[in-house]
Amino acid sequence: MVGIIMGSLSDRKIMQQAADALSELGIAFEMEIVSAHRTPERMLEYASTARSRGLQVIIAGAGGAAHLPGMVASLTSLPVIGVPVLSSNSIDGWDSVLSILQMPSGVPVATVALDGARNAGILAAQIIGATDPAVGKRLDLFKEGLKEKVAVMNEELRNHLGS
Ligand SMILES: Nc1c(C(=O)O)ncn1[C@@H]1O[C@H](COP(=O)(O)O)[C@@H](O)[C@H]1O
Repeated sequence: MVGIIMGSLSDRKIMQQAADALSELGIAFEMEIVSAHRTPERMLEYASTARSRGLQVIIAGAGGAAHLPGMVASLTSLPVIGVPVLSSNSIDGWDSVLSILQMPSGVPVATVALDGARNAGILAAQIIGATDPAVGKRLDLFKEGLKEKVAVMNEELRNHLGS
């Protein structure tokens, strides 16, 4: 249902967080290494067959000169979420962010924060949940969980201030 791709195995630790979020929300995904620079033919094949293979959203993570998300977005009309990765060849992360963020008009990539793969997974679920009531319900429960966590934090803060 969701395709997670990344430019290198070195992105895996970050991109796993997107997979974990999708697993928590009960959404199927596939994970693969595809690089615009190193495997351009593979990228073309992946993006141009994504819809016919049943994918609904693509999450693409890359670092440095991060052209993968934008190039994939140019090849498919599926929504693409870009994850800028702070990689070993990245100067300070801004290169990855700006490579993904500053897309030309007509070819959007929904860019999350630097290393923000978890949010990419949640956003992919929200895109699917817009039309899938079962996923929407799981997301509502997830949001309730966030509120409960803040309530617990406030409880801890009060205990700390009181002691
Ligand atoms: N930005 C891209 C693309 C691409 O955009 O096609 N392919 C690989 N990379 C990135 O290069 C970084 C270093 O990769 P290596 O660790 O393999 O040298 C990774 O963060 C990868 O996403």
